[in-house]
Amino acid sequence: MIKVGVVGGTGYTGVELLRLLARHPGVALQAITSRGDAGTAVADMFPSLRGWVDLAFVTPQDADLAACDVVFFATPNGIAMNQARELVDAGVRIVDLAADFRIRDVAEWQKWYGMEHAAPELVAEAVYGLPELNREQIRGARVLANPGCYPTAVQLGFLPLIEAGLVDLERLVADAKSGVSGAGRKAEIHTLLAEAADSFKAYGVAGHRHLPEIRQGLSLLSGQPVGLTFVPHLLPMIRGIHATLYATLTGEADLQALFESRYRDEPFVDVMPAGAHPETRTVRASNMCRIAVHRPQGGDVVVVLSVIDNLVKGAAGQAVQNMNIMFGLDERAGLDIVPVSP
Ligand SMILES: NC(=O)C1=CN([C@@H]2O[C@H](COP(=O)(O)OP(=O)(O)OC[C@H]3O[C@@H](n4cnc5c(N)ncnc54)[C@H](OP(=O)(O)O)[C@@H]3O)[C@@H](O)[C@H]2O)C=CC1
Ligand SMILES: CC(=O)N[C@@H](CCC(=O)OP(=O)(O)O)C(=O)O
Repeated sequence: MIKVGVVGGTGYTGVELLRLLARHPGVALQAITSRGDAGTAVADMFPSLRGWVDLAFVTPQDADLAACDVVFFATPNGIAMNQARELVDAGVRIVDLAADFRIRDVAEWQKWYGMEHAAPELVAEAVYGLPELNREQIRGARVLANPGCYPTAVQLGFLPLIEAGLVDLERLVADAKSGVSGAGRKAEIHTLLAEAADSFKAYGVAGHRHLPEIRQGLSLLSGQPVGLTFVPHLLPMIRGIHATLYATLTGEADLQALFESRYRDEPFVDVMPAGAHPETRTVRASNMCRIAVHRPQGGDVVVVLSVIDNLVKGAAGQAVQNMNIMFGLDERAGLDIVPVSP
């Protein structure tokens, strides 16, 4: 059994990790941290886990993380980077759900995240954990940078088009919408029911911190800088991301066949039939990304629709998928979930 620690077990991605890991056949939960709720039984805080998780939260200081095989950081940005060196030196592998190791250019990361990086040398060795792109490198990763939620939906949607060299790389557009759980469980005014419900708005148009992450991924893929407009929106729902992606075609291809062949062997990407409109509820609580590709009126603009559950394929599920690859387990282990509908 793989011994697992979770730092930040009281947050939305943390409890989602616990839900997935509790029924994973190859792991044993060893330590789950909370600074403010140490001593509380996990199942008392989250009754959905009664009968599944029988540990209590411990403080990060009291958790014997060095005795784990892998530690997930489901913490805010800037936490994992402070503990990563010590854990890696102790032979523990790290999966960071935050952004500490996602951006290769440390100066760029510091600009977007507004803090100094505590472990730049680990950024250089970290592997970006998008399995559909980096499966081989993920196998050997000691430090795994789990992708952001929007970057997962957007990159999976653009990937086949860019790999095939079929679109104008200077004018990509990603119009993306997220449910409010994307903002985490901490109390904030903009996620109050009375603020977020029955309304709809864009945010971060001038520049969101996922822009450099998506741009980095697509630029590495294409071998040249890409021009991307990324506009996130806050949807009055709890889970889910819907990304509508636009690109101008520069070549001819059977787009449906291209997407189907690119993702044929991917367990967590479903290319829907031509003309389909994927709904976020069809991936709710599952690790699946559903994609549909359109070419409206046969013109030169391709529209890709990509939906994920931000807490699963956009965070905890992808983290478990990465752990499975890192430890040579069945990539689907713990993730064979039928989505909830309606
Ligand atoms: N929500 C989402 O859809 C996604 C989130 N992410 C990223 O995953 C990470 C976690 O997100 P989310 O679960 O939403 O966040 P939450 O705010 O819901 O939870 C944060 C967790 O971190 C713990 N924590 C906070 N500060 C510290 C600290 N200094 N040391 C140790 N633990 C700390 C908190 O526990 P306590 O206070 O009890 O110690 C809490 O359990 C973030 O970096 C986020 O950006 C990535 C993709 C999607
Ligand atoms: C709806 C909402 O607020 N979403 C968050 C993004 C989700 C997230 O937690 O960011 P990471 O994926 O980088 O960790 C935001 O826009 O800041």
